[in-house]
Amino acid sequence: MTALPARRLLLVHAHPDDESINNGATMAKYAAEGAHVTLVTCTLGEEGEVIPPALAHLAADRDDALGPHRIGELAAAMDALGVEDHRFLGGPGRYRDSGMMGAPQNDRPDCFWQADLDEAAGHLVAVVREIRPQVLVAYDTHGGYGHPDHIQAHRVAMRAVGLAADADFRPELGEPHDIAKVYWNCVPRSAVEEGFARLRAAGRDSLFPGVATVDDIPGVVPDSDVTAFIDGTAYAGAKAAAMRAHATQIAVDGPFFALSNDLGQPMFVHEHYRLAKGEAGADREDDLFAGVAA
Ligand SMILES: CC(=O)N[C@H]1[C@@H](O[C@@H]2[C@H](O)[C@H](O)[C@@H](O)[C@H](O)[C@H]2O)O[C@H](CO)[C@@H](O)[C@@H]1O
Ligand SMILES: [Zn+2]
Repeated sequence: MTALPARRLLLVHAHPDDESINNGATMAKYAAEGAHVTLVTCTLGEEGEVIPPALAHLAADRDDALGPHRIGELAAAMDALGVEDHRFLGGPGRYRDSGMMGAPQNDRPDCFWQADLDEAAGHLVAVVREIRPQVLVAYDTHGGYGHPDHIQAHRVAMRAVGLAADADFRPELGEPHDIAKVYWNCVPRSAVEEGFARLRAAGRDSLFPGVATVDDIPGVVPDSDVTAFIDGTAYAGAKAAAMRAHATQIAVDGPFFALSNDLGQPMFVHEHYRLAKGEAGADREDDLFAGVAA
């Protein structure tokens, strides 16, 4: 087996599209710099709404073919970001999209929200012990905005961090590995307010009939909570292309976008992180691998 690059980053997301929205610039940056970037997506996004009318037939209550379609969207997004290692937790379709919190789909026995935590974390432990990343990126305890699959992805990721390092847990999955740094996605309030100010100023050109609010943005935190800041300027084009690849979920209009709710919101080129495990650098970090031995 070819030796992996010295720097290895693992990201865990709930649906195809979350990775590009939250971490597209970060993934493109580290892939371009030669780090090994691994994305694990927990569901195929089978319960998503569909933006393009021509693809409406894919929806769960029609052909129920959105999941396989979003596999293709994710592959195109990874091409745009230069990321070659992307996997589905337990294999494609192992855990079904649970729908928004409170939806009847939350009760389907095959959905991610109903998954056994240690069984799901076991699939991720296998990836952690194979790739042996120094850095893991996941959602915060609320999953950013309270979607059940996002909350479950947080729980599975954090459970896997502990189990992967435990020599007594399923030794057949490989040698124990302790991930040095765990970050949670976040957005500082100042960046959200600046982004909406930009969007309002461009309002007449915006494609979108409505505008989102600060409360619609996942993971807004006080600026003082931010540990790491990744300047995505050089990768803004790659991030926008990756978000466009998720055409059933995201409509991109220059530096803005909307989900299927048609509410315009700013595309954040700079991406921010809150350290949940490990030692922070001396001041605000501009490198997720800061202080980690290669
Ligand atoms: C970004 C994200 O997590 N998208 C999820 C989410 O999609 C939202 C959902 O369909 C909601 O009803 C819409 O109003 C909103 O515009 C969508 O972004 O939930 C979907 C179902 O679980 C999921 O497939 C999608 O990836
Ligand atoms: Zn999602």
